Amino acid sequence: MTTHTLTNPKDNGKSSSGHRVSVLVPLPFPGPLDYLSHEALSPGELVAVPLGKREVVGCVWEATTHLPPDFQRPVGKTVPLSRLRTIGHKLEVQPLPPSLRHFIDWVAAYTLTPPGLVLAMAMRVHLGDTPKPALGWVRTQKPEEKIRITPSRRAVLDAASHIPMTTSDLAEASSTSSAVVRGLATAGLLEQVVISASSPFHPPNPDYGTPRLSEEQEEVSKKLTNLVEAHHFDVLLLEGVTGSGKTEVYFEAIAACLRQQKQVLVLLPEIALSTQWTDRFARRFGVEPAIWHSDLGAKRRRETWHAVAKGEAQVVVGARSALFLPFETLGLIIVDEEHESAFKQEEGVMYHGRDMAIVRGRLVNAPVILVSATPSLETLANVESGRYQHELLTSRHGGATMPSVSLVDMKENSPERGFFLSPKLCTAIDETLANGEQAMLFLNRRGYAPLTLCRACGYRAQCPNCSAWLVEHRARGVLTCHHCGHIERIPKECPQCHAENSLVPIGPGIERITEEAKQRFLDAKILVMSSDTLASPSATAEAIRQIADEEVNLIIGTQIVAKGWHFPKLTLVGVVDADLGLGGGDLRAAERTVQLLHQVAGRAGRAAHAGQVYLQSYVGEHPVMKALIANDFQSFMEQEAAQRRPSFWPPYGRLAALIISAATAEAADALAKEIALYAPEREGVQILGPAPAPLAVLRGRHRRRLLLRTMRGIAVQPILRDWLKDIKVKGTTKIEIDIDPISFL
Ligand SMILES: Nc1ncnc2c1ncn2[C@@H]1O[C@H](COP(=O)(O)OP(=O)(O)OP(=O)(O)O)[C@@H](O)[C@H]1O
Ligand SMILES: [Zn+2]
Repeated sequence: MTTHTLTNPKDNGKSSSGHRVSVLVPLPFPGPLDYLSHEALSPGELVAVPLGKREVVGCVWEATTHLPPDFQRPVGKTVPLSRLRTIGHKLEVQPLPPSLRHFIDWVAAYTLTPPGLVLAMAMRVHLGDTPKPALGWVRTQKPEEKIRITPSRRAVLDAASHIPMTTSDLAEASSTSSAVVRGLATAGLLEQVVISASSPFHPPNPDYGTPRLSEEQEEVSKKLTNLVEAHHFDVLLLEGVTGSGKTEVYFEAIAACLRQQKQVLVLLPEIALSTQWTDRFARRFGVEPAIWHSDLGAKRRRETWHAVAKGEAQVVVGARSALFLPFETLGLIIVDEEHESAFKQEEGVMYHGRDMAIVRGRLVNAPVILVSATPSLETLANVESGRYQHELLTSRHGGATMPSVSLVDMKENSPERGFFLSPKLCTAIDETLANGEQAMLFLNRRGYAPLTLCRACGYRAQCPNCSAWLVEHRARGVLTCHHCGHIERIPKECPQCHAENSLVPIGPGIERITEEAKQRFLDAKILVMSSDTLASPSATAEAIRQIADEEVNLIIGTQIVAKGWHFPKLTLVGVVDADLGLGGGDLRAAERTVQLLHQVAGRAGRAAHAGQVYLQSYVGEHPVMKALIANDFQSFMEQEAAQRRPSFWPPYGRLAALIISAATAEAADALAKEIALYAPEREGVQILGPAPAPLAVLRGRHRRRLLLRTMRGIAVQPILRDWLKDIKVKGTTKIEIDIDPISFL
């Protein structure tokens, strides 16, 4: 028996016994539920409501008339008032602001997710009621003349001042009792006021550490400030070569926004690695910003959430989930490294943080600044069509030059058998270290080796749950699956033919490169940076310190080392396998490889000494290598555009992926076939697949993929809704929809 139902937006029933109120609960219902309320409630207020045998916290919701027609949710049946359950109680917290509620509806409609699951992201904090504010006594203006003043009353009056004190503090300070204090209150000489708790978030000072900008920086920073001062939605791409001072320049936009008394949100792709960023912020604004990411402790989360809602946290730097914070007066959003695929959430609500930042900006009518040295083709296409403004920083700060990038042709310059560093790269490292400078080796692969092979029978160690090889992590003595986390000891003999000592590692991971570097560079002080060695923000901070203090001179790392670090002594970057990201036939493989390698290369030579970059590659003629060597990103992106445009690949068309998964291959195939049978047929719409996913088995589930591609003018959401509405999904079979997919695994 259900006593709640989906809301019908047309029905605002009222009766003498109460109002009909719709409440969105953080659960996967298709829309808000109806309840009965005896008090007037406004949209945004948080309420505890009964649901089955439990009580959950939900948010009073309105009909979603602000969504485009394509996005409107289906309307449920209306249940008579008499059968509705009654709302529990209202929480004494700030209501969710309208712009956040609209955003939640928008994200839900765009990603085809139940809105309650999106609301859940906005409430991922233990809300409960805010603690009752403490009350304290202050002296009133009333004269003492007509009142009898005993010695103990005298003592209390002497102890009281204009700073509020609690009853017990005041009684203690005057060596009297709380009865005396209350007596004075009755007599009108003391009054009770709220003691305001001091916020842990101190206001950043826009004039604290103002930099001296170069002429070019100054010009661009003016454009950014103007944008902020215009107080309306607009998007601007801030493109600038690595080390040109993009951060420095967008700090000026933050300062402008602070001067307007408005809040700022800065999104970084990987917030756990942001220590250098927050340090710089503190040097510029005198205080640390508020930080938001999934690893925050519960208490800090709650404090931050409330401080954002009250406008006390003025600058928040966070991961994509910070988009769902209840900003009171958001005046600017900045997305740093906008091209990063880490902005895409691949589980649960699958949304792209950069794209949704733009929606958020539009809904609060605030400008959005996208920042990158290698902007995505999506963003460049928006610049070209005139939708986004574009500002450029063309040179490195302080006269530093761009690093010179050269190719190491691995066919001609091959390392010895079983080794991976070419003689040419090794010589360069020797020279760099001899000059007292730092070098970095980059390989985007954790562990020792990506594949373990039996020399005797050809057996390959595979994950029992996934269609993937097990990766050897020699330091831990295990083979592990990077997709599902499966882990096993490295076997002593081949599990298939039982030959002993026949298992060999194939290919390198950074552990193996580290082993080679230790043998090859005997005096080097090596630091390894990967998610395995830098498990916590403090470990990362310590690694950064070691580099800054020159306690190490050879850094070996995965993509962590590519991030926006600034290491003045680092002059050489060696990319161990520049071809690594090119396989796999992913739509954006080439674009992503250019972006990643350009960013890694950009770590070299950022200060006094010029930088050098070596790309070890077997495909020197590849457009990716040519673009990197010529430092010509623009022609490369033009070629990419020319390839994607004619067949409507994004950003010139739209894409949605359907991922079907089931416990057996047969069940997955059956559902995939059924879905394909109902595939829409119309002009400008194309269906690719079904086909086994590249990761055909993941965590024991068999996966099939379909791809829906449409011309730009055709929205995929209504097509998908219509297509899938009559498909029955049985048992543990599942269909996931990924709008604007980034991963094709
Ligand atoms: N006007 C300036 N005054 C003083 N220092 C500056 C100025 N502009 C840039 N810098 C310094 O130059 C270095 C590079 O600047 P910044 O990190 O802002 O560049 P970026 O374009 O964001 O780089 P990347 O894209 O590689 O992350 C930093 O140490 C920064 O403090
Ligand atoms: Zn696995």
